[in-house]
Amino acid sequence: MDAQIISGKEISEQIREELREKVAYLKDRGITPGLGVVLVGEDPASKIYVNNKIKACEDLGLKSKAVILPAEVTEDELLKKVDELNADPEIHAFLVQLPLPKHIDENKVINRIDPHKDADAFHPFNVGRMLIGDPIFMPATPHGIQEMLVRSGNDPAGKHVVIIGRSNIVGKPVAAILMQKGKGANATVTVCHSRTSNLQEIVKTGDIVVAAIGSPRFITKDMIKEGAVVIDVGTNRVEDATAKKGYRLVGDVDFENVKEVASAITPVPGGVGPMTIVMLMKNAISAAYKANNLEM
Ligand SMILES: NC(=O)C1=CN([C@@H]2O[C@H](COP(=O)(O)OP(=O)(O)OC[C@H]3O[C@@H](n4cnc5c(N)ncnc54)[C@H](OP(=O)(O)O)[C@@H]3O)[C@@H](O)[C@H]2O)C=CC1
Ligand SMILES: Nc1nc(=O)c2c([nH]1)NC[C@@H]1CN(c3ccc(C(=O)N[C@@H](CCC(=O)O)C(=O)O)cc3)C=[N+]21
Ligand SMILES: [Mg+2]
Repeated sequence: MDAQIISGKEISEQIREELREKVAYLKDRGITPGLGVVLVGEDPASKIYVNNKIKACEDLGLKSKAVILPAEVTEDELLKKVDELNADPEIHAFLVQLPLPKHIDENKVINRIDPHKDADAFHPFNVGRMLIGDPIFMPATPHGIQEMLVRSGNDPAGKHVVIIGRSNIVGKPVAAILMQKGKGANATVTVCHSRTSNLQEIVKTGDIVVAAIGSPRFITKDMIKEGAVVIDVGTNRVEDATAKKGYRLVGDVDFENVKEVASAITPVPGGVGPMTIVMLMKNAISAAYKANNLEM
């Protein structure tokens, strides 16, 4: 039997409707939440994500400010932009799109963001708050994954979650969030990476498998336990002459075959991506509440 398709598109729209009420409450008080997005360089995929974020802001009635800088921008110039956004009263939260060009130290930039305006929750202060289970902001992609699991009826409590990938923006925070003592968590977590021995065997023990590798169709049917829930974070562009744009977006999971053994699976596109965007909106709105001493 084919798996339940967990639609990030539908779940994110449901969350968007909940957020509309939160925005209306602020607007009644004369407050418009503002999100800033800094993009360095011309990476076409990054541009699409940034545009998606700006469209979501427009849809929800948030003010958005895109700061587009050339790839040659110096680290100092970028840090100055961060300082400006930190000081801008109309911008309640912002993010700097990663990756940055090689001549810029990403950690230095992230460290410069005011932790109370840190829409991504990438600042070490927020990483620490998240890890101890007392977050100000939650990182958007991992939080979106948690919401998808819970809202699709696949609560991770007591389940063995196998994560493939240990990046600071996906793998590690997914592990930290799902192992937490608390609602929507309480999972037993294993994290695999490029140095993992017996990766196939470990993945096969997962009740929930989260793929965050960046390698098209890396997770195949033979690696998945019958009835497992599969979350595909990967967004890989692969050439496809038959597609309008000349490429197609594919996940880290071999969707067509894995759906035959999984009990539930997320598609790409329309899975984790839209969840990331809506959780980012949630952080911007929540920052506007906090900046005005309001309870969200
Ligand atoms: N939908 C969304 O909202 C988002 C999607 N993404 C997508 O998710 C994917 C992962 O992103 P990100 O975490 O930033 O990527 P990174 O490249 O930072 O991390 C990839 C991880 O996968 C591991 N890995 C790579 N190759 C293998 C392998 N052959 N076997 C086992 N592990 C391997 C790496 O191991 P090691 O640490 O040893 O190098 C690393 O930990 C990408 O496709 C990205 O585009 C990312 C963010 C948001
Ligand atoms: N500081 C920072 N914060 C991020 O959150 C961040 C980042 N840097 N760098 C890159 C990754 C990637 N990411 C995605 C966001 C939306 C979609 C998304 O909307 N995807 C759509 C399709 C988009 C398309 O058509 O290409 C979908 O999956 O349905 C995907 C990926 C955020 N990231
Ligand atoms: Mg760099």
